[in-house]
Amino acid sequence: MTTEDLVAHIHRKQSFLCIGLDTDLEKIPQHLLEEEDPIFEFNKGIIDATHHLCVAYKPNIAFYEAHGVKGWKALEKTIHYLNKNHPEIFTIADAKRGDIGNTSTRYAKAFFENLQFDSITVAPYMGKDSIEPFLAFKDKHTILLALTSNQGAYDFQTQKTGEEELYMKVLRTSKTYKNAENLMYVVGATKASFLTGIRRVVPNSFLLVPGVGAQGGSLQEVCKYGMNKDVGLLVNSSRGIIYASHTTDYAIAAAEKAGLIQQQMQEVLLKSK
Ligand SMILES: O=C(O)c1cc(=O)[nH]c(=O)n1[C@@H]1O[C@H](COP(=O)(O)O)[C@@H](O)[C@H]1O
Repeated sequence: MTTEDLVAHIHRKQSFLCIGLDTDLEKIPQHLLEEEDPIFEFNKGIIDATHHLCVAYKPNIAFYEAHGVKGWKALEKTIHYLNKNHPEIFTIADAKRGDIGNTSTRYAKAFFENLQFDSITVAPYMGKDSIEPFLAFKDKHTILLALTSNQGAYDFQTQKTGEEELYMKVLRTSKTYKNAENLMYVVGATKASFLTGIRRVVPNSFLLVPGVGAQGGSLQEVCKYGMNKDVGLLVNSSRGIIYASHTTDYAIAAAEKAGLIQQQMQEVLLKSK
């Protein structure tokens, strides 16, 4: 998917919501456990009820890999279901990959070619030759971890390396990579006050912003400091939406939660006109 298609979709739906499919067998409604593929059935229910309110879905791969072959099959069915029924929706494989170039190419093929995701999250720690293999894929997007939402972000990411913090160095250096136009960045919603500085370095890039909802980040602050002329934000909530109810009405409850966030996003978009 091109960035232009994503921006047009955001304006059409008046939403820049990404719903995280962090599907946990210990949290999904009991009645689904009787199905042959409970993870897929849960995801299908969420997608059917919420697709008109969001522009992206982000399955976190850990929740699928944890179940071995069964989990991987559920992931495959989920991405096929999305691509077949909602091809306009941006899909993110939250895999946090990155390795020596030869290996990164295989990761890229696994998620971009085999599974046909539009994007993947990648850890920047191994540098240029671990990231450029992902960037080589046309109309696919590599979402680099810049400043993450968790407490451990302060261990390394905000430490100074020379003149600037490590996360700033990640942003600035990655802009020089081949096919850098295919980069997006992760910035946690819990770090919204850093967004002004981040926007100085990457004014035009899309930011994936997880951490509203269960982690307590503020949508209003993220929009205030992080929005750019193309909106430039994909704000993710996982548990806050998909586990709004633990019974048979889980999909309706998820749609209600997603609807509330979409309304807030619409208000922000109208005000920014
Ligand atoms: O890359 C991510 O998506 C990510 C980066 C980050 O800094 N913080 C973060 O929470 N995430 C992911 O975003 C999702 C957040 O889930 P909730 O806290 O339930 O909304 C999880 O899948 C996390 O792995």
